[in-house]
Amino acid sequence: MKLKVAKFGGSSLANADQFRKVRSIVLADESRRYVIPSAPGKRYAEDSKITDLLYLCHAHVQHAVPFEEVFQIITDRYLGIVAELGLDLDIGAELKIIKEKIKNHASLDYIASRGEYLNGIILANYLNYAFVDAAEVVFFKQNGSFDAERTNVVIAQRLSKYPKAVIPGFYGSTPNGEIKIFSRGGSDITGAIVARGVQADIYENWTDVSGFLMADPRIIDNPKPIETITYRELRELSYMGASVLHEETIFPVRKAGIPINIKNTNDPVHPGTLIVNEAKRTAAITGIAGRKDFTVIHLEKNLMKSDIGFVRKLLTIFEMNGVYFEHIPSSIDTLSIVITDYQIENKLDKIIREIQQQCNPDALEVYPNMALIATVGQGMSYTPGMAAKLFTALANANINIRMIDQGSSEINIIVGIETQDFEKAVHAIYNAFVE
Ligand SMILES: Nc1ncnc2c1ncn2[C@@H]1O[C@H](COP(=O)(O)OP(=O)(O)O)[C@@H](O)[C@H]1O
Ligand SMILES: N[C@@H](CC(=O)OP(=O)(O)O)C(=O)O
Repeated sequence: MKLKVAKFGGSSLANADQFRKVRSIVLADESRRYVIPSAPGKRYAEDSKITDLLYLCHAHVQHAVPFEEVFQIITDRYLGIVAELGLDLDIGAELKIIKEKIKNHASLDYIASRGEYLNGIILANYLNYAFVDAAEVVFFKQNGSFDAERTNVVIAQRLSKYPKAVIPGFYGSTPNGEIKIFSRGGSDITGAIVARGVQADIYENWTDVSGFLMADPRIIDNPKPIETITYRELRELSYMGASVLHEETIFPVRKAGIPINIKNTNDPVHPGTLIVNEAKRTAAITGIAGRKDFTVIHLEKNLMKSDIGFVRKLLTIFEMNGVYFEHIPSSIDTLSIVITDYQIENKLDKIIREIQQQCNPDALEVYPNMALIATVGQGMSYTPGMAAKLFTALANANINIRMIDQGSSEINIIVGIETQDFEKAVHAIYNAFVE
């Protein structure tokens, strides 16, 4: 029999009705033996995610502001779900313990992780599966990095004792027993880690869209779904802002050769998107994704290539200021460094001064408020005319391109444009390549 690991996102577990859909999906297939829930997400656009409310509780306590009102919203949502599902489960007792810990200044990671913890207990009870606390099977090292090998061994051992189990997403523990979370959206990573640990045949990632779409549905109306995509293409798209899957999700499953299937909890018969190691190359693009809030520092220096050590000096400045960069497109005498805005807040002036002093460029310009858009497809590099089509589409839409980066992976072309042109640019590219 096949073995499937199924992760359900916050949108799939936002209320009792969504829990009912999840139950019928899980019970419809005997092989869905390990289930990873997120915390309840938004029920409607203006609603709050439980995880956001938990962060808010922590912030209130930090600022010595009463947090009880926010915690009551959380309590009511969980009690409501349990009551509506008719479960014989005292989730109130768990909530009381958590409230006490928040009052006593529990860590942010502990507080944020409780959304998944509580949802895991409820879902396990509802499915009649065992509950395995992620703190006992997902491990971080003392320096905060994820301990992949220890986790893999323990998951294989522990879960072999349970034919069917629910393991909450998003968190694990450190060697001294403290709770630690992944970055936001990290339940996807837990699902991938469990899939690798139990050597699943497939990792199903259940969400509220019918798979990966060719563009963000909040920008393009009804974008076409992607049937098959390679891990590499997906990594480029999710890194660039296609937020369906956390960008780190693919590492554990790719290593183990386990395909990921993105599926829609609200339309379970739709095949969704299959993410695999290799796919047929076509001349079509696979998808478009982008992110806002970048700053580009553009440098010019004649005979840059013969100034041995120029790039090293430049990158050392960023390293010494604790800033990492996203891209460094370059040509013979020019080089741009792309950085996320939040990283250089309050550091930009100092960095610029140091570059002027230590690298002595002929020209230096800073472009704030930049957005990057990646057009991704395995055929990007070998199909003639792809770049021309992209640039023509942007030119026709009157969009100024500030930066171009084809990257060494050659499966995408990234353009830097002004943030205010972002949505217009996504439309222009989508219309040129897809419509
Ligand atoms: N290219 C894309 N394809 C599909 N969804 C996308 C894309 N880019 C952004 N999204 C957004 O990602 C959302 C799903 O991710 P997420 O909110 O993390 O779901 P979940 O609650 O299931 O974890 C979709 O509702 C959609 O708005
Ligand atoms: N609940 C966490 C982790 C997560 O993965 O959630 P979701 O599956 O709803 O994106 C968050 O909001 O970040």
